[in-house]
Amino acid sequence: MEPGGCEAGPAVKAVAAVLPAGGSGERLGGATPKQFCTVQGRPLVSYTVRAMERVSWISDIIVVVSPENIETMKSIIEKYGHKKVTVAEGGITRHRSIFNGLKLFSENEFSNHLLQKPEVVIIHDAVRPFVEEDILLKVVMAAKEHGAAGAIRPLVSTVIASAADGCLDHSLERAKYRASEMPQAFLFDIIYQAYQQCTDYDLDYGTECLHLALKYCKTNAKLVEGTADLWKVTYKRDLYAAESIIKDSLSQQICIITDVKEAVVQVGFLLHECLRSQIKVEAVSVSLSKGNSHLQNIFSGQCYNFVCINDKKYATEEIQQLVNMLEESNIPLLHPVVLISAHLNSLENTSFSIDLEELTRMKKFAREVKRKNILVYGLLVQCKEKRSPWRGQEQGNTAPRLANNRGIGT
Ligand SMILES: Nc1ccn([C@@H]2O[C@H](COP(=O)(O)OP(=O)(O)OP(=O)(O)O)[C@@H](O)[C@H]2O)c(=O)n1
Ligand SMILES: O=P(O)(O)OC[C@@H](O)[C@@H](O)[C@@H](O)CO
Repeated sequence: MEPGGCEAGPAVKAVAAVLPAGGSGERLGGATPKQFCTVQGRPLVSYTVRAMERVSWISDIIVVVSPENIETMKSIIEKYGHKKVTVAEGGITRHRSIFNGLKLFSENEFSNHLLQKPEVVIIHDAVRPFVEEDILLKVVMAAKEHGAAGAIRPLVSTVIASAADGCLDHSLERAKYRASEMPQAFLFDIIYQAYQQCTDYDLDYGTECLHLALKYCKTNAKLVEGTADLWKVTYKRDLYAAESIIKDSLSQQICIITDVKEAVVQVGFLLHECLRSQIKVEAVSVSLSKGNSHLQNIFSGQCYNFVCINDKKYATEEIQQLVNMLEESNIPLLHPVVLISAHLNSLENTSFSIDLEELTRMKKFAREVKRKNILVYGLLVQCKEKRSPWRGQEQGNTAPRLANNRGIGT
């Protein structure tokens, strides 16, 4: 799908992203460059790549890393199953790295169009992992119209200039200025020409791509208000902040595993209400997991909470299968994995006593697996509807209410 290919805004033929990741992370300290520091067991750069590859209309992602980290980056791509990613060799400065990334799209005696040249190219620091499709679409559409665009944020501190003697010379009126953040986007030809023309001084000391577009292509970038989480991981504290945001996000991901298809929407509603009261999850994002992709969710650190929904009599089979898969996979469980078996009962097909036996069995099973950092809960959803509770809203049915849910945990 092309961005803006829907009703809003102009469509853009092809969009690619260049993620500069070739720095040494001096300000963060430590031997490992910050883009390769792990957060919840996963390299920071992998979160940014994932944020980009989730956007369907970004066709190619170029990650630019220093020569000594090329193999590391390739193994990260393989381990986390990243798609659409090409690794480029970085330069001694950020601008030189970005320029090297752009060269992969330009025809020359070596590459002769290795990759399709995009109409618009996004440039986004690999150490800014919290980037959403919304801001990416905004800067791409603005770049299509203006030639260049970049995310901005209000200044937190006032900007001052010091005199030669180290004393205050003057300060800027903070309200008139903004911090330049990422993502930025450019018509490819504009930013590529700017890099081709810029001086070594620009390449070695510049920090602003928007400035190059203005200076060499007379292009005034459109400035787009960005969200607070576009910040760049620069210091150690930023890594700790990233870790807590990622943990928080993981705790809110719920993967529903069910073959009771038409149930998902309604059960998602039910569980959202139920879970909010039971485990205080503010925003629940529900995704449907098919086949063995549950493991991939855990392995790629995308989800650690699973709800197995079924309306069969014996609920534990599915949970036991998932636990067995986890045990056989030897995946290091960095978080507790929460498995909720939601057992749906309409009044006709079974008496409450059978379910209690089932839940007692579940409880015993739950105690056994808790030692492996796997928390198993049983949820009994007694549906009051006489008819199949799974007919959609369009037939005038409201989602079946939780008549009597028993969250029986470990
Ligand atoms: N030669 C360089 C320098 C920086 N970057 C990338 O540009 C982004 C933003 O730069 P910065 O935060 O300055 O990263 P570092 O240069 O690594 O940090 P420091 O200045 O603390 O060394 C980072 O993703 C970094 O990896 C790059 O691709 N090539
Ligand atoms: O200056 P640094 O090398 O720390 O990081 C690059 C930042 O300057 C840059 O990402 C934004 O200011 C937007 O241009």
